[in-house]
Amino acid sequence: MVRLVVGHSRDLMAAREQLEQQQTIQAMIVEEAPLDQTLEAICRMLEAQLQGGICSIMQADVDERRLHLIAGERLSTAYRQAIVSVAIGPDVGACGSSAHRRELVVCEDLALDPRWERIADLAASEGLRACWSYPVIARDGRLLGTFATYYRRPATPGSHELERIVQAVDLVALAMERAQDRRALWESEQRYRSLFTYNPDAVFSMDLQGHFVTANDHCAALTGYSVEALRGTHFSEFLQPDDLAAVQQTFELTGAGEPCRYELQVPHRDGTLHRLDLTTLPVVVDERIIGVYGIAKDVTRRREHETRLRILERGVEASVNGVLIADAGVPGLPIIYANDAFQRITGYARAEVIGRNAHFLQGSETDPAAVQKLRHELAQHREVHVTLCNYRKDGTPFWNDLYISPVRDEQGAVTHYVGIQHDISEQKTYEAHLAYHAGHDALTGLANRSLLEDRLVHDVELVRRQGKRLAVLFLDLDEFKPINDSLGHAVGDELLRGVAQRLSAAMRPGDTLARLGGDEFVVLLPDLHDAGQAMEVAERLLSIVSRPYRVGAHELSLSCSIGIAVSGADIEQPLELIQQADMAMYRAKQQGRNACQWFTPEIIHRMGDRVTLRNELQEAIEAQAFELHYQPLIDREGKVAGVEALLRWPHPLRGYISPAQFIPLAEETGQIIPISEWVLARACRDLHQLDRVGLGRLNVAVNLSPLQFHRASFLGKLRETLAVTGLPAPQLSLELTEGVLMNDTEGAIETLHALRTMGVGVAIDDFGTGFSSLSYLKHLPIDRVKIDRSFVSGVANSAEDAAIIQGIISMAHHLGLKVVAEGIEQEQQHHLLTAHGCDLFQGFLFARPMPLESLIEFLAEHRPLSIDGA
Ligand SMILES: Nc1nc2c(ncn2[C@@H]2O[C@@H]3COP(=O)(O)O[C@H]4[C@@H](O)[C@H](n5cnc6c(=O)[nH]c(N)nc65)O[C@@H]4COP(=O)(O)O[C@H]3[C@H]2O)c(=O)[nH]1
Repeated sequence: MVRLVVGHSRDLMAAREQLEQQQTIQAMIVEEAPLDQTLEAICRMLEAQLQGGICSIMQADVDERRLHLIAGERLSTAYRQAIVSVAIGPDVGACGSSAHRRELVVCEDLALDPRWERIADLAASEGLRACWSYPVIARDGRLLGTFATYYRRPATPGSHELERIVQAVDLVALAMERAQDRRALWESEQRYRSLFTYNPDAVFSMDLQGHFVTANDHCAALTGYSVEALRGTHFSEFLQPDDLAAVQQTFELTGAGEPCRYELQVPHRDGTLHRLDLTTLPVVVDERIIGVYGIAKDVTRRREHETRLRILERGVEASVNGVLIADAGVPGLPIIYANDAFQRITGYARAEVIGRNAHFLQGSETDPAAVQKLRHELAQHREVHVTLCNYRKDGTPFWNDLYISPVRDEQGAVTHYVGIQHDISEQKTYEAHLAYHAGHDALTGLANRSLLEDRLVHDVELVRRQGKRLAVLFLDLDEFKPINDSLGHAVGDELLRGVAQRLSAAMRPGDTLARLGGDEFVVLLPDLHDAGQAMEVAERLLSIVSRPYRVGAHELSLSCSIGIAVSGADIEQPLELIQQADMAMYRAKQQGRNACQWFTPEIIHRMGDRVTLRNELQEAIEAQAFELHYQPLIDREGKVAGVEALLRWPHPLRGYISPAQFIPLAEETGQIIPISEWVLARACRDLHQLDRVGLGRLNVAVNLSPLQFHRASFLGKLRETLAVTGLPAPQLSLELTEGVLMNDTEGAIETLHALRTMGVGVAIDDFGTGFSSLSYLKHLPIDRVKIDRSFVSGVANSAEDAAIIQGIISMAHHLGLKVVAEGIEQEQQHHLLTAHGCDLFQGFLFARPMPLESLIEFLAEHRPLSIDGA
C-alpha cells in the first residue's frame, strides 16, 4: 500500500514535473524565446520523459525539399554535422523518410535498416541503434520538420512513448509556427518600413485632424523642416493660403475613405516653390480609418522640363523650316517625325514619310557631290550643311538648304538625327536672276559691259593659245538720238530691241554680242583666221541695221557706224580693244556715218583733239570768251524785221570755230547750259541797248538747246534774265527744233503756253528735217516756222523742194503762223519764196551774221525799222 502510495505519488510528481516542463516551454513560446533554444528545451523535456531517448529536431525547407538540423545537442558534433542537412525522400534515413511520407517512421535497428546505409557506420560509432522520426505538421497541413528519437539499442515505440512524442511534436509545431509567424510579421514590417524609408518620394502619415504623425527623410528635404519638427505640425502650415480650402477638401475626402491625387505648389522653407504630385490614402486599421497617408512626388523639374519641351515642340511645329527627325538606332535611319512645314514644303503627308529614309526626296538633278558629303559626315556622326536639289511629291524640284545635327545621349552615343530644311528655291531663282542681270542688259537681253569684258579677257586668252585673232566691233547707231527725242523713249526702246534681234541673228556660235547702253553695241569675233573677216562681218552688219524698221505706226530708217579693232599677238590689256574699236567708230561717224573704220594709231591723235576741244570749251566758258553775232531777218517789203543771235567762238589759235562743231559736244557734256545762259543774257542786253541808242525795239531770235528747254529752272531763269536786262518779252523769240517739242510733249506744251503768256515768241527751227508733220503744229502755241536751209537751197532747182516749201507755207498760214526761210543766198530763191508767200527772209543774200557794232551800222543804213513785221 505504502508502495502503492509511494508509486502513486511518484507518478503525480512526474506528471507535475511534466506539466511544469510543458508550461516552461509554452512560456518560452509565448515570450518569443529564440526558436532553437525552445526546441532544445523540448528535446530535453522528452529525453527526460523517455528513458534512454536522445532527441533531435529538423526544420523543413519545403521549396528545396530538405531538412536542416535545428536542435539535438545530445548528439555528438560529428554526428550533427553528418545530418545537418538531409534530403526529403522515401528512403533517406528516418527523418527524410518521415518528412516524405508525412507519418511516423520507425527504424528499429539502424545496423540492419537499408535506409541508414549511408551513415550506418557513423550511427554505429555514435552508438545509436534505433531511430523513430515523427513529422511536424502545421495546423494548415504544411510540413514544418521532423522530430527524431534515438536509442542506443534496437527498439520500437510503445503507446507511452508515442503519446509523449506526439505531445512534444505538438509543442514543436506550435513553437515553429509562432516563430514563422513572427518571422513573417517582422519581414512584412521590414518591407513596409523599406517602402517608407527608402521611398524616393516624400511619404508621411497624418492623424484625422491633419497633424503629421510620421514622415520620411524626403519630407524633410522637400519642406526644409526636420522630421521631428514636422511631427505634430498641421499640414495647413505648409500651404499657400489660396490652396488651403481645396487641400482641406481632399483631406476630408481621403479621411472618409477615398484616395485622392492632385498637384499642388508648396513653398520650401527657403522660399522656393515646389510643385508636388500628391497622393493621399486612408490609413485603415481593423476596417477603421485612423489617419491619412500622403505620398508627395516633387515634379517641379519634370513640369519645367515638360513646359520647355512643349514650347520646343510647338516651336518645331510652328517653324517655317521643315524639320525631320530620324532614328539613328535603326538601320536605314527611318524618319520618326516630320513637322507641318515639311509637309507644306514637300507635299508629303506625315504618314507617307514616317519610317522611310529621307533620301526619297532626292532625284535626277540632285548633286551627287552634295549627297556624298551628307553621307560622309553622317557616317562620322558630325553636323552637316548642304544645299541640294530635292523633289516635292508632285515631282517639282526645290532647293533645300539642309542642316543635319546628331542628337547624343548622356553617354555620347548618337540616338537621332535632326534635319532642318529651308526651301531656298525663291532665293536661288532670285540669285540666278541677279546673276543674269549682272551680266545682261535689261532692255535687249544681250550681254552687258561686265559680261562682255569677262568674255573678252577669256576669248583673248583662248585665241592667243590657238594662234588665231580676235576682233572687236564697236557699233553705234547714227540717227538714234533724234528718233528717241522726237518719237519718245518707248519707240526708241522698241527700235533698240529690233536692232539687237537683227544683230543677234547674224552672230555665229562663239561670237558675243553686247549692248553697252544707249545705242552702242559691241561684237566679239573670237574665231578669225585673218583680219579681213572682221571687215566682212562689219559690212554685213551695216546692211542688216540699215534695213527699214516698223515700230507701231512708224516706218523708220537707221544706219550705224562701226569701229573695228583686232587683237595683235602681243596684246596685254584685252579691254583696250574695246576703247580702240570705240575710237575707230567715232572716226567712222566723223567720216560721214554708215561706215566701218579700222582702228589705227592715228585715230588716237584725233580723239585726243576731241578731249582738247572740250577742255578749251570749258576755259572759254569760264573766261566768257564767246561772241554773239546777229543776222538780220528781212520782211516782204525788204525792211529789217528782226535778227537771229548766233554764237561765235574766237579760238586763240584756230580762229572762229563754228557752233556746228562745238554745240553738239557742249550738249553731250552739259556745257551747253552755261553757254546758253550767257547767250540769252547777252542777246537781251544787246537788243535793249539797240533800243536805247534809238535803233528801235528790234526782235531777236535766240537758239535754245533741248537740254536748256527741258530744265525745270528754264522759265525762272528766262524771267530773271528779262528782268535783269530790261528787254521787253515781246522783243524775244526762241528757236526750238522739232525734236525738242516731241520729247516730253506734255511738259513742252506747258512751257510753250507759259512763254506765250509772258509774250515771248517761239519759232520752230530747221522745219522739215524732223519726223513730225505740220498737223501737230496746230496743238502748239507757236508763232513761226523756219524752213530748213536744205529746202531753200533746192527751191530753185528741185520741183520737189519747191512743192514742200509751198505746202509748208500754206499750211502754216492756215494755222496763223509766220514762215521764215533761212539760208537764202540767191535772188532767185528770194523771188520764188516771195512768190510762195513766205513772210520773212534770212541769208547771206541780205546779210551775214555780224557783231553788234556792225549790226548797229547795218541798221542805221536800213531804216525805218519795225518789229511788227517779225
Ligand atoms: N550756208 C549758209 N548759211 C547761212 C546763211 N544764212 C545764215 N546761215 C547760217 O545758218 C545758220 C542758222 O542758224 P541755225 O539754223 O539756227 O543753226 C545754228 C544753230 O542751230 C546753232 N547755234 C548757233 N548759235 C547758237 C546758240 O547761241 N545757241 C544754240 N543752242 N545753238 C546755236 O548752230 C547752228 C549753226 O550756226 P551758224 O554756224 O552760225 O550758222 C547759222 C548761220 O550762219 C546762208 O545764206 N547760207
